[in-house]
Amino acid sequence: MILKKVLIADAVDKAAVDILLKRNIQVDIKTKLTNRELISIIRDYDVLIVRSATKVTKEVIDAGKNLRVIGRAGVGVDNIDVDVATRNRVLVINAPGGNTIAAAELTCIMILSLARPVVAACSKLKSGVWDKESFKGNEVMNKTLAIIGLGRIGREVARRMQAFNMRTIGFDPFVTPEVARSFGVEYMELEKIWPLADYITLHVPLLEATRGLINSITLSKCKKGVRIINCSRGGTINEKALLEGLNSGQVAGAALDVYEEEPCKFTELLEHPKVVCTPHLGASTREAQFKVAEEISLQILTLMDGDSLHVPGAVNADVIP
Ligand SMILES: O=C(O)[C@H](O)COP(=O)(O)O
Repeated sequence: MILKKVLIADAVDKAAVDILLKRNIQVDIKTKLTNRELISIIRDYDVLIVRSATKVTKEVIDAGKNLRVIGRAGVGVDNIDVDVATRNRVLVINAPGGNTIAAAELTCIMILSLARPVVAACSKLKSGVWDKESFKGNEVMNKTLAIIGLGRIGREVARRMQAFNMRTIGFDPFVTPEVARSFGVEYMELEKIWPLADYITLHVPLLEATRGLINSITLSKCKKGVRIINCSRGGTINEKALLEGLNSGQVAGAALDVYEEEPCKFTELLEHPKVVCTPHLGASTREAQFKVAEEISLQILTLMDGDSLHVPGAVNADVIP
């Protein structure tokens, strides 16, 4: 594949530029473009690299008359219209492994921050109040953690939380009970999971099958006082139902990194005293950003070398010539 001009449209680590420049590829960095601005310039590029902020819509792809590759420096491609890309013979690639550990570690922090109210206690102390009474937490030892989605990230979460002596149960339609057992997870169908879990963490992509997976019905099947963690994709939780659950006491806490709409404007949820929230920081470590930038740019070089069999992040591989 001949690829000469790359547009980086989101905040991608410099490693990507360094790798591409070594092969004399022209790299332009233009972040925070509006959709209209992106549409007006995309025709000049063979490759577009994004994270999750830029929405690569049908209009953008149609305007990209010379576009051959869209690279996602990260995992989720739900900000890219992959169907239209496929129809237009534009290859979509992602960096499937680079931010696994960052996302798994943030999830563990979220679980622990629901068990021990560190965030609330810290803000109170910073506001000048020494309050030792209001922040009694819980131990996670011997509690049950349900992991929905047993892919790369779900497995790393399981291994880490087992070190805290949590019982780990889980479900994934693409994983067998034997495989789940190999990393210490007791495999169960969702209907069995809901009433057992003290904590539920989601590690699924946003698909029609996972949209609103946590909703008023599934929450009503859970133990009273369940805690919900989401560092996967917004939209997998029905936020209105979650808020109702928090208000009724059915849900004892929620730790959210991703939202139905980003940036999230659902202030009632964000400001809820039982909610710990971060602005989609799952992949935001120096190490992860270096790795995804390196992973995506090396795949671009591999495509240039015609070695398409070694492009692990090809999302619509049938487009590869
Ligand atoms: O899908 C991903 O890779 C993560 O959600 C990270 O998204 P980001 O690159 O926009 O931080």
